[in-house]
Amino acid sequence: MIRVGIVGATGYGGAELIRLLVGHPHVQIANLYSSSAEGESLEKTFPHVSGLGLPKLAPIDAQSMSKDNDVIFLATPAGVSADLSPQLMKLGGTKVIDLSGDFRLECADAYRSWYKKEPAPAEWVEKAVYGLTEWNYEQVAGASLVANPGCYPTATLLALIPLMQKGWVKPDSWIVDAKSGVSGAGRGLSMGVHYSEINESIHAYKVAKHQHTPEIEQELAKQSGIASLVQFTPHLVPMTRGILVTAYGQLETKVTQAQAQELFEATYADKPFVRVRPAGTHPHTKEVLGSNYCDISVHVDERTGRVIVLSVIDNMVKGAAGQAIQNMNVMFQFPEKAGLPLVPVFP
Ligand SMILES: NC(=O)C1=CN([C@@H]2O[C@H](COP(=O)(O)OP(=O)(O)OC[C@H]3O[C@@H](n4cnc5c(N)ncnc54)[C@H](OP(=O)(O)O)[C@@H]3O)[C@@H](O)[C@H]2O)C=CC1
Ligand SMILES: CC(=O)N[C@@H](CCC(=O)OP(=O)(O)O)C(=O)O
Repeated sequence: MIRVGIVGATGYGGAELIRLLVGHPHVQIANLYSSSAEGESLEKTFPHVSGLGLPKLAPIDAQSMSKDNDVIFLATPAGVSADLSPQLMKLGGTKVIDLSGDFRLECADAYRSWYKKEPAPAEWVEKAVYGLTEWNYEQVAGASLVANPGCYPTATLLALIPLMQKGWVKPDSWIVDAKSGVSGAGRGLSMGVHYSEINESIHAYKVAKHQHTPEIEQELAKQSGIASLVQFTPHLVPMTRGILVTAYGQLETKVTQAQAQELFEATYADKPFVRVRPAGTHPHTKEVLGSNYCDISVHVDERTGRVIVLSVIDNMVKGAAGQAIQNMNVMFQFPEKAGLPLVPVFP
């Protein structure tokens, strides 16, 4: 059994980590940390975790954290990990999996410009491994610091990488239309997540300005060797969980539906959490709810010469806590599926 610590346990990502880790056969939730509720029981914030015997919320202190845990998940807002993770790394003794965007972007100026914050020290950004498990398995296995991918990039990259590796799509043609449930915005209250303003309504946000755009472009270029330009537009939809990505690319060469289908099926045949759906089908967010799956279907439109890829995830699981646990499993040589539910909640 390894000892796990969670920072940001009073938030949605932290709560989801607890939900999944309580049933994990190889871990013990040893410590929960809070910057605002130290000494309290988490049940006060989240009655749904009552009776699990969880530790009380402890103060954030790098010295003791590095001694008391084998791995620490940071489910904290951007900027926190940039400061805390280098301290933990220098002290040694624990691995870190960061759910925020602090170690995802390799270019410091890109981080400054998209996140409007000061980046983490370059030496630690260089050492961090981007935890898209399906594509970086070996690097994750040897990592001490993992940058868990953003929710939209997870759904987008799993859909786009196979096609870009083949060079089948014009790299400046990608249009990624994405829709997310409201839990993606975290637990904090703001006008943007006010029930009476988002219910029975849908809207785009951060058009041409979303911080996941450079993350998608960076990782697509690294995996395919081709620099792509991605037009990414996120939308908020009135549901709690789920992301649907609809990605459109202009085909560079003639590709048939059968070839595209075969490509995706072959690429993900041995990946336990990517399910390629049969041709002509349309995955629903509800079909991955509560699970670590990314379900994908690929459609070639011979009339327009475009390929359309549909990709769904649960933003809290494959988009955050589930993928973080998948990464932990790989880092500690546990079975990749350990502790991760294999049947979604349906209906
Ligand atoms: N929700 C989602 O679907 C996804 C979220 N993410 C990322 O994961 C991270 C966590 O997101 P989420 O759980 O949704 O956010 P929440 O807002 O729900 O929770 C964040 C938690 O961070 C803690 N926190 C806030 N400020 C500080 C601070 N200065 N120092 C230490 N801890 C702090 C708070 O806990 P306390 O007050 O107890 O310290 C808070 O509960 C974010 O970076 C987010 O962008 C990534 C992918 C998907
Ligand atoms: C619906 C919603 O608001 N979603 C969030 C996803 C945040 C996130 O995952 O943030 P980082 O990956 O940058 O840490 C957003 O669009 O900002």
